[in-house]
Amino acid sequence: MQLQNSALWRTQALINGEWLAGSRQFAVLNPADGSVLAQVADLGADDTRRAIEAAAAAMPAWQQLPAVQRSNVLWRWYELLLDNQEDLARLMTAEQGKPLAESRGEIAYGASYVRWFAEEARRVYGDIIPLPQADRRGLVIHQPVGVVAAITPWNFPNAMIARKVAPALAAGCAVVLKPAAETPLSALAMAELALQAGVPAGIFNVITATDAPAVGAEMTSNPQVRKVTFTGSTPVGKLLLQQCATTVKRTSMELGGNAPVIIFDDADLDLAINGTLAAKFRNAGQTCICSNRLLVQAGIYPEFVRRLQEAVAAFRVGNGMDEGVTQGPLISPQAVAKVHAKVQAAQAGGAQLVCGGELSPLGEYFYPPTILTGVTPAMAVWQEEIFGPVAPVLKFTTEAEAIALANDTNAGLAAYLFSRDMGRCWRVSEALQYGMVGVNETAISSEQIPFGGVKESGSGREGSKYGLQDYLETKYICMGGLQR
Ligand SMILES: NC(=O)C1=CN([C@@H]2O[C@H](COP(=O)(O)OP(=O)(O)OC[C@H]3O[C@@H](n4cnc5c(N)ncnc54)[C@H](O)[C@@H]3O)[C@@H](O)[C@H]2O)C=CC1
Ligand SMILES: O=C(O)[C@H](O)CS(=O)(=O)O
Repeated sequence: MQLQNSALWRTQALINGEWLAGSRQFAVLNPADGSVLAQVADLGADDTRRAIEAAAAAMPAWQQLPAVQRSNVLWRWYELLLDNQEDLARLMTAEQGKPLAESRGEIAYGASYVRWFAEEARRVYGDIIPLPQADRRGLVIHQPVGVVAAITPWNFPNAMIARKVAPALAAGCAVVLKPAAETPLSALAMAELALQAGVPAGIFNVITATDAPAVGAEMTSNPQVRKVTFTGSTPVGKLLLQQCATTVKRTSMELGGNAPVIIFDDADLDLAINGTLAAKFRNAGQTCICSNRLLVQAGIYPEFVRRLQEAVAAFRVGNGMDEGVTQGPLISPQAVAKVHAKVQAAQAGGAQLVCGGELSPLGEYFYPPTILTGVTPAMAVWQEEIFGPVAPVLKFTTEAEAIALANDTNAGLAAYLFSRDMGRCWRVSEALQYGMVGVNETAISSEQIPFGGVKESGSGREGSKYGLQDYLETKYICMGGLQR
């Protein structure tokens, strides 16, 4: 693959500042055509253990640095990520499939977390507590939680890593990362730039592996790991939580979603259509905060469906590297099969196909943007996270009905509503059982907001002024003998 900066082409794992070929490799495929992009080191539990030991050995010197020195290294990493934005974007589109414009946007988005935590690194303040006894004072200080194990998904192969590794390093922690086997090249390129930025050997390690359960078992059971941060599906998150219990690790879980978009009769229809399109079809619908369920009030329903179909007809599906392509392939033929099965089951249950819904002539990795109407809450396409370019639409009548339908799920990550009635916006926002709510907007993510869910969408928050807390422990010191 042609890169301007050949140093970013890394196919070996990183342990203690050394690149490791491993005794075997696995193939990384290009989802645009199924071709082999690279052969990448395929490590296991023993390598993971060595990386954890290296992280534990390197961490004391890193955490004892003045915070401004950690901040300076993160600033340099931020600059290098942006300097190499085009190469990083091309690597991402090649291994994940999203259109180049989306990849460029994700690189900037991931870098924004590194910049944010370069700033936050210098603001880990404590407290002085005036105790009831005159001869002592209470102190509160915050210290790094310890060695962090991070496991990330393939759908945002740069940003999901940045929003874990940046706060961990800012707090003074060392990290062992296992990226998704589908998208290791983005992770390894990020690690190369971290080394160039001055991240010391052992502070940022990358375990590339196909045997995720074996690597995860080591991460969750090794007592030297004090924190596991995971972004991925809810079933895997639940397994990791169980595994972490044996050594009582701190955890952050960013899990699956099932986002409703509620469009009321009084909505600004242009805003609602544009917001729904963006939230539904970004990354071919493979995002945890995609609008998974469209709830449209009866009065606006016909016009909304017509306008949505019109907009979807203008999409261009193809290879993400080709300029003008608005939707790339899904991550695998298996993902396409899962999405298509949900569409077929919905139709068998009485849903109507407005557009799409057929296997693509472009090949087994592609699926057309699809709109279903007449969907019922009993259907899998409504109950489960679709993770594909399918928009199931359901007509509702009252506000109370919409809230009940929206909350009828175990997920609780993001929800959206469109209305010009301020009272309704407040009432519905507060009634929705989600960690994040977009009102008249679906582009809600940024490094400055607390990203995360409730219920079975996880725990912890990434980004914002709250994000560093996930990588810090709070220590109380009673300073006595002050009158001796
Ligand atoms: N809440 C959030 O911020 C996000 C949630 N997600 C969710 O992730 C899912 C899609 O991503 P996928 O990569 O398919 O999810 P996944 O859960 O299958 O994989 C995520 C990561 O976990 C690893 N993994 C899988 N099984 C494991 C095990 N037994 N032990 C340790 N690690 C294991 C994978 O190799 C990968 O690195 C969707 O459900 C999506 O909603 C994705 C991105 C963001
Ligand atoms: O994986 C995801 O869906 C991302 O967390 C969504 S976002 O942060 O890129 O909006």
